[in-house]
Amino acid sequence: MKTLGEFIVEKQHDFPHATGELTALISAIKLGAKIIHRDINKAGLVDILGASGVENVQGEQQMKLDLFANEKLKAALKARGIVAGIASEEEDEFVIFEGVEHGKYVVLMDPLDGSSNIDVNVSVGTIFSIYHRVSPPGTPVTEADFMQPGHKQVAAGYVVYGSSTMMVYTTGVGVHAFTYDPSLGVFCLSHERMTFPEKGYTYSINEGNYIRFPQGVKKYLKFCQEEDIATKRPYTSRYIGSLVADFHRNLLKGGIYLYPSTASHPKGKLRLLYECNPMAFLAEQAGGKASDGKQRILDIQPETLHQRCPFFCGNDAMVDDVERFLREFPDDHQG
Ligand SMILES: O=P(O)(O)OC[C@H]1O[C@](O)(COP(=O)(O)O)[C@@H](O)[C@@H]1O
Ligand SMILES: [Mg+2]
Ligand SMILES: [Mg+2]
Repeated sequence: MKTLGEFIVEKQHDFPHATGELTALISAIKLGAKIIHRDINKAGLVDILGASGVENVQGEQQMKLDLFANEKLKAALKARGIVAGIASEEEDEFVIFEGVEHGKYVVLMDPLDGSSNIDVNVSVGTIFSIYHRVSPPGTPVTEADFMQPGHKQVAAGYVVYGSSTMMVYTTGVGVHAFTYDPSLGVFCLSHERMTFPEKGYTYSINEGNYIRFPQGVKKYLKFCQEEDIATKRPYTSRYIGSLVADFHRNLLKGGIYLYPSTASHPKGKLRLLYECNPMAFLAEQAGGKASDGKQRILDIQPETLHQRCPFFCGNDAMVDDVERFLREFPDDHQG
């Protein structure tokens, strides 16, 4: 089995950015993932379950494991000495890594995705997004370093903590997956150049929010549920409540993940910078598509660190269908 490190070195000439620094960056995420994996697997025994009693800047209850994962990943990234700063779902503002002003990279992350699943032993994940900084090395990072459109990403990926722990990432030359072997303490190549299956027949959405979905989304869901043998409808509905786990299933088996605007989240729930952009980079690299219903996610110019956007991601034909219904049945109110 080829380890993550061996794979990157072997493909060195392939990757436009996979310098030794990128190897170190991915390895830092790997280190953080190993620690999170270890503690998730004894969560029932150590005090990292449950809510922290603190809300993040977005008014969401921070789970103890959210904060634990955030601290471990921050430490692993800072220790590498090449990341000048990070932005995180769990940090109100971006974080300057003092003493690493020379670092060439910034990392944006969702340290623990799928928080509602933590206490019920259902898959959760870590999402990361890596950029070259735009401010001059040798100075503290600035907000501009984090406000780059998604198509500027150098690398992106996720770790899914499920029946096995897997890291899936791209540097712009395909999507590759590595499965963690705890007995050896290494991530080994398990899927090289992953792509979505030709067609998808699964849709993933929280239908509890149906009443306030945009008309086009409601029409698309009815389309998915109609009987039509030729197009293998009705499709299957699967929703884990963890973006990383739902995305990972769709990547392997085909499908679409939808988080449109809802009553509680008029602009959508998912955050552009550290959820939608990295997953969109992976989706496109795997032959899929990611849209906010109107435009390519990776083309959106960010305006604020924690901004949210509607998110439709998966097989390109399925995302095309949603966009078509949204065009044909525009909402009279702009949520
Ligand atoms: O519970 P809802 O509203 O369906 O939202 C579930 C979605 O929210 C998220 O949990 C948001 O991510 P966080 O858990 O990191 O906040 C996604 O992983 C998941 O797809
Ligand atoms: Mg998340
Ligand atoms: Mg999170």
